[in-house]
Amino acid sequence: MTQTTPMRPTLDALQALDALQALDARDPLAHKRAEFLLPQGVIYLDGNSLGALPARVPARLECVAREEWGDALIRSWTANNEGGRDWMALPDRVAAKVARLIGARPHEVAVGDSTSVNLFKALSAALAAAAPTRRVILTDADNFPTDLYVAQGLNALMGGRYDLKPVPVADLATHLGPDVAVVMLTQVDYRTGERLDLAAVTRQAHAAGAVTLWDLAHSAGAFEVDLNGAGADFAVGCGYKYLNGGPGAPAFLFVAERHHAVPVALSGWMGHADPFEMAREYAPAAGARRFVVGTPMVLSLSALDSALDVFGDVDLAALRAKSLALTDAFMALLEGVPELTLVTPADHARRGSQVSYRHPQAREAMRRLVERGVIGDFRTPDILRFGFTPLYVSYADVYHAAQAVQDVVRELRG
Ligand SMILES: Cc1ncc(COP(=O)(O)O)c(C=O)c1O
Ligand SMILES: Nc1ccccc1C(=O)C[C@H](N)C(=O)O
Repeated sequence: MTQTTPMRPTLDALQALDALQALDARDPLAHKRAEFLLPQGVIYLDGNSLGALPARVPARLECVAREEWGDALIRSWTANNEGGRDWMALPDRVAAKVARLIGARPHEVAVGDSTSVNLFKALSAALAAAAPTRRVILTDADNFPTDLYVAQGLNALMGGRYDLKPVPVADLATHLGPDVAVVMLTQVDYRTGERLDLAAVTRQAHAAGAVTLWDLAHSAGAFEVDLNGAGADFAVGCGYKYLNGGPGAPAFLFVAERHHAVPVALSGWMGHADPFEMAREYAPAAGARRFVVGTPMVLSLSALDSALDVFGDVDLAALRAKSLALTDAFMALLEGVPELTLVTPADHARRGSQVSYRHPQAREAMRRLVERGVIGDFRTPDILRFGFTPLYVSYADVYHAAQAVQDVVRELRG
């Protein structure tokens, strides 16, 4: 690539760096960065796609592989045998840790499978919970593709019984008629970073008689979510983004207690009340455990279990405050760059934990940024996306990342 000399920082920029370093000095979450293994020379603004590696995880994986699997072998499934690690209950233990972050009770959360598979489970349950006369699944036309594809596939399996209606999210209210069975939305848009008011939209949907299904992929671990406070019905989310559970980490499913009696579409033996009874008929386990389908993925569940311990002493209000301060600072530093069009709302209430810009050469700009060690994402058609994980991104990182963006934009201008 062509190396260009970075512009010398102006006095304003130096003052900005001073101010940001002062924020680092009194950041109540600053100590959390040492709990992650990040490579030297990298500013990682992609925790909304793959969270960084928590320092405690490799040792846990080593222990699970060598001791729990290697030495204890099949005895690890149970709690009672000598050396038993109770792998059977591992999904429940992880569910309890996720529950705290999303405003759920432990028995309302099931952990396992991918987000996409959980969308299938949750949507089939939500449709079963909705009034049978209602035939519309209302969703955001710009929803993440897998959400749309799963709904298309499930509807086809159900003989096309439903009308899958993707609408611009801004027009949602006008489509909330008496025919809507389920409102299926992602709280934070993966492209723009726009955050929906989960409580207000849930209220609107309920007022119209619909059931809600929230995708919390870009919410869980990024800021506090209060599903029960909002009266939400169903939700899913990723384990590998802000929860830092590692590539392909198990996802989670939330089912409000009042819906626990809905039929389980993927009724596997690990969601049975007593799997080792080996009964011929399915009888659901208590609570959301019935949505665990097959054998728990012990290696990846163990990584997620350990990663979630990073949140043990984290005040979620402080997490949100830092996320907003980081994204505010980044936006301020890039204000007025002519080629960059901000697509993330400036309004705090409407912002997730990422900042996105349109740029006419976004793909090439991101390639150059990654080459310089500033890792973000390109998203079609022309989006530069930067995720800010308050647990390991510093204010000084924001400064250096914004400088790199300015340099790259300038290079492409020339
Ligand atoms: C909103 C949203 N839902 C779901 C997913 C992913 O689903 P899965 O984990 O099944 O690949 C992503 C990201 O990949 C996402 O951004
Ligand atoms: N699971 C992945 C596997 C490979 C590459 C990216 C992902 C993502 O998670 C993308 C993310 N959902 C996004 O909002 O763009």
